[in-house]
Amino acid sequence: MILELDCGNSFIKWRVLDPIGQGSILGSGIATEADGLLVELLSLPVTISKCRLVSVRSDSETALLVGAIARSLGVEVLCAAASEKLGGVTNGYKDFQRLGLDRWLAIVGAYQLCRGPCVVIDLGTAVTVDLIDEGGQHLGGYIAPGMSLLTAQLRTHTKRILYDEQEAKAALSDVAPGRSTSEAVERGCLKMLHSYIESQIDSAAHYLGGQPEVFVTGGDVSLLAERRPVKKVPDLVFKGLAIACPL
Ligand SMILES: Nc1ncnc2c1ncn2[C@@H]1O[C@H](COP(=O)(O)OP(=O)(O)OP(=O)(O)O)[C@@H](O)[C@H]1O
Ligand SMILES: CC(C)(CO)[C@@H](O)C(=O)NCCC(=O)O
Ligand SMILES: [K+]
Repeated sequence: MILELDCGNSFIKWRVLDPIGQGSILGSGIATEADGLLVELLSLPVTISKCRLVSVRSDSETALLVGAIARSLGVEVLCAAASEKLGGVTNGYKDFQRLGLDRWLAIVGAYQLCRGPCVVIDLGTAVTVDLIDEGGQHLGGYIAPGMSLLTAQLRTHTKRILYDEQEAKAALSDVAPGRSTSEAVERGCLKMLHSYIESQIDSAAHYLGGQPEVFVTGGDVSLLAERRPVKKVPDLVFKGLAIACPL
């Protein structure tokens, strides 16, 4: 079985694939640190024989994680690396090594799906937006704070903005004017995110010409307002990872 890992700044997303047939998913999860991840992986009722990983964490943190997985599971861990071209896409950064690997793999995964002009939006710790033209040229992109960071900044830099996770979640059931602190903050940041995404999709149409396909991925994909047709692809990074690290 193949173990795939996507190590973001907040969470490690993982899944186990059966390489035979359609590559069905035998298990998946989200972990915050290596110890919890290994406990989960070791309790799986399957034998992992291969592993591929992408990380946007520091080199030292990534090396520790890779070492721990290799030792515990007794497998070689293949890591996605930066490249100038992959899967028909050309990296648009002046220094291609600087482009976040999660962004790169999501871009490559999206282009494989549409083979045409597209926008890739990843709603994670950060909200990233990347533009790819018809020929697979990555035009570059944008990095902005994600929903959790937006609200956390307000909480951190004020004295009287105080509420818990449960209140935060409840507040997001609507975008009507907030009648409590949690509603006011959560809905304010959500509306900011919605307007930002709308404006990014509009400007992408300008840069790419016509109507590009819009792909959305990341842990906060459920926060998206359904104002126009978009393709939600939760495993876009894993799709790119399979291209970067064929097994
Ligand atoms: N089961 C879950 N556990 C934790 N967070 C979740 C879960 N489902 C959705 N989320 C949301 O996903 C967000 C994190 O998204 P994601 O996992 O894509 O981030 P990340 O990969 O760590 O970030 P990045 O790659 O941008 O550094 C959190 O802000 C949280 O609101
Ligand atoms: C932007 C994030 C944090 C999104 O996960 C990641 O892709 C990253 O650390 N990128 C490096 C900086 C860049 O992409 O320009
Ligand atoms: K991510």
